[in-house]
Amino acid sequence: MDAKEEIRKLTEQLNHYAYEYYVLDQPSVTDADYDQAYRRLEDLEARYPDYIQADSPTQRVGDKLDNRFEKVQHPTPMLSLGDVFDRQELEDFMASVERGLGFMPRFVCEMKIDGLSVSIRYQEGAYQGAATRGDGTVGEDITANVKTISAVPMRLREAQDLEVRGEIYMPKASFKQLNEQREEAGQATFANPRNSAAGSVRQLDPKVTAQRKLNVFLYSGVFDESLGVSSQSELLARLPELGLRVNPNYRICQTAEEVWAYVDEVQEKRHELAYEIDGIVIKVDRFEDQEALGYTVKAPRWAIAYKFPAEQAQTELKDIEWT
Ligand SMILES: NC(=O)c1c(N)nc(OC2CCCC2)nc1O[C@@H]1CCC[C@@H]1O
Repeated sequence: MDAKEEIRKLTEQLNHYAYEYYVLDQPSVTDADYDQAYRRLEDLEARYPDYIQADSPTQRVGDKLDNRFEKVQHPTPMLSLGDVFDRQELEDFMASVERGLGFMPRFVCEMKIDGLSVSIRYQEGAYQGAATRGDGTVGEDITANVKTISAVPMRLREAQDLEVRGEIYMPKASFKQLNEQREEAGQATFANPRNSAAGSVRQLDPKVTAQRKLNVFLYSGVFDESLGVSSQSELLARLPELGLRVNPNYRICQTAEEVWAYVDEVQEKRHELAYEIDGIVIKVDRFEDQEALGYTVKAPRWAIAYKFPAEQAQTELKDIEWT
């Protein structure tokens, strides 16, 4: 096999390993095997730079931006969510949906990831760029920084044109490690994983972002009927087929009791999760039911965020200002 062929095969193989690891959560090789193949690719690319592929995993970290992030217009606004804080309010939401539709629809419940919203665009399957939510209409271009997140594919498994949206987050373990490093270096530590994720994707230098071990869960998007989905639950099953990472802990719920069962289970296992969540998002499942309900000025009438009670912050003795 000549160098060009080997570079193409190694690129494809490494991207497939990343898909197994990040999207299927079922790696077929060890990290050592991955690293060995990655080093082999780096070595070949150094000797034959003309054969480097656009979606090579070695090409994810670009150069430092000079001054600031460009603004990006979201053709389809990135909505916010109404919040509810107790079971009565959540049942009121479900009752308002039933009144709006004339029947009680199927719902999908998802974990509410405590990160920052991102929009990622693909053209014929190739990564085009990424932007923050901003005010919902105008965000900041973070294309170079999102490119450093290994869970974000540079090429979809199908040549689709679509915009996909989700949450970039910093896993709890990465957050702990980062703050330990910063404390060691006498730097200010981050207050929580959400702030450190936001700070990490808004770095002008992608090399810094690349070191922050960020991850992503995708949950919505802008697409046409060629994607072949007609509900939120079908979308959440379809995105992984394209190579896009979805949080698997979602559940279809037909009644308020089923929603409570999910809320109780998630509240129970929240502390075991590798990432922070601050509630549950309950959405009407079928897109035609969502459209029938429509939107308020800034949020859908077909979705709500049920926020967990704020954790009683365990103020550590060292944090108490002794007067
Ligand atoms: N943080 C989340 O995990 C999450 C989610 N699982 N699902 C949605 O659905 C969107 C789609 C239409 C309106 C809200 N939004 C989420 O977070 C958003 C980001 C900005 C406002 C919400 O927090």
